[in-house]
Amino acid sequence: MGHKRLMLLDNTHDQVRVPNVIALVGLPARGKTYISHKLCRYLNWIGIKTKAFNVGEYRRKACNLEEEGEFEFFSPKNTRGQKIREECARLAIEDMGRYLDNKEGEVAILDATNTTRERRQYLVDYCKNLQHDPAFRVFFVESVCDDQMIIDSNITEVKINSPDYKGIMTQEQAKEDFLKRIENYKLQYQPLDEEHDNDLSYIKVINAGKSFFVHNVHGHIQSRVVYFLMNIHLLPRSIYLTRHGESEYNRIGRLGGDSPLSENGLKYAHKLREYFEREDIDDLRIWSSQKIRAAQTASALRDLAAHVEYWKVLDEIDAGICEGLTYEDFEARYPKQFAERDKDKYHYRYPSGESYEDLVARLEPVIMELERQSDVLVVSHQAVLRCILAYFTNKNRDDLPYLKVPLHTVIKLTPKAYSCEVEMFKFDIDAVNTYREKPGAAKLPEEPTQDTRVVAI
Ligand SMILES: O=P(O)(O)OC[C@H]1O[C@@](CO)(OP(=O)(O)O)[C@@H](O)[C@@H]1O
Repeated sequence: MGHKRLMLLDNTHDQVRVPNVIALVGLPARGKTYISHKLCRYLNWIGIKTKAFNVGEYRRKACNLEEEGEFEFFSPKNTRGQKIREECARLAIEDMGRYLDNKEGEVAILDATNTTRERRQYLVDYCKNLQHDPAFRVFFVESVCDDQMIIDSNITEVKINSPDYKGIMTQEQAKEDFLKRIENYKLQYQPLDEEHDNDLSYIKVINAGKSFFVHNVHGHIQSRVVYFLMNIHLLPRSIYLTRHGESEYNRIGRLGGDSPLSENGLKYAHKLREYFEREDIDDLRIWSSQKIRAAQTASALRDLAAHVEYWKVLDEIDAGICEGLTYEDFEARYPKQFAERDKDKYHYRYPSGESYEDLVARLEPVIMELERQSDVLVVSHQAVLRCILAYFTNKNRDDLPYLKVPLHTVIKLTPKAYSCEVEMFKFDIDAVNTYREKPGAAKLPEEPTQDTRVVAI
């Protein structure tokens, strides 16, 4: 009976999952791809399977701009160019429709200019005509920007290095050409407005988040998207992640607990302070877990920071009945549980404790707060920092619980336009290795991304 009830609940849950389309709107160089990448990463991380469809990529596959003559191609008078662009948008929309229709994912992001009402209506009608049950929800995210500084930095940071230009013309020529492209789009641009688009659901993000206009929001996903977009910013900053120094429990291989730092751990706290003295950050915030080992590490830096906060939400994964055991004890006492964890570490929940999946849910407010802030140092633990690192480096659920976050290492994350720069500063202070390889799997690299810079200090 209990089993049946659960099945029923599952089915009901399945049925109410509404596929969502998020369509970007805006002139070129308004950060649409930036928004699309960030949203995609965020939604996947919180467990909502999402894929972005970039119409520019379809267009690049369909034709070579160098041969077409770039400026002519985007002119509204160029019928061939117009036709190719319409065709590419249609293909992307169809792929997106199939993706949602086949339940490959819950959210599809259409990364295109969608600057005309006709194009937006085409998308809305296409979604309606699929007659999917429940119907797709369409949400437009328009990025409006008249701040020339933001537009210029977008053009220099990403556009002139795009495959449209790289190796084809000089940076100056590329910039000039791109500005002409924007002018061409302006000739046809019809921004979303209340008069014409009253029935649509949308948010207008004005000047990279200085202000917003939100209209007709429906459902859980749209409201999460709105909340996320209202918290992100473009200002340059870095996020520093470190585990506490080596603890007494680490030395003897025990999980969890609340032991103080070992002698090596204390040395690390001291060296960490010197590192941050050299970084000389004006308004550094330190967020530490409430575990003794983390608080001891963070307190060595107390007077260097503008704020030090001790957050329970940053405490290590709760290993439930396995708290205080070594991996060997765990395997000997609960062999079935141990094997289950190896089989699916992300979803495995310690009895009376937590799973990595639980941890991601617990850390979502931390991610949101990190998005809002400038420079922050997070002093936490192996499992917690894996979740945070996976968010910034876009890692999937299989890799997340095996990311390498060694002791006595600072991981410096600097968000860039479409990615995140990762630097690992490995301190020359002995520490035990708390990493347990995934049995039978290929060894993961030491670094979270291919272009991680590793520095020994
Ligand atoms: O998920 P696994 O790989 O077991 O790693 C998490 C474990 O790492 C440990 C060390 O073994 O973290 P930490 O020392 O950073 O507090 C344990 O407390 C925790 O249970």
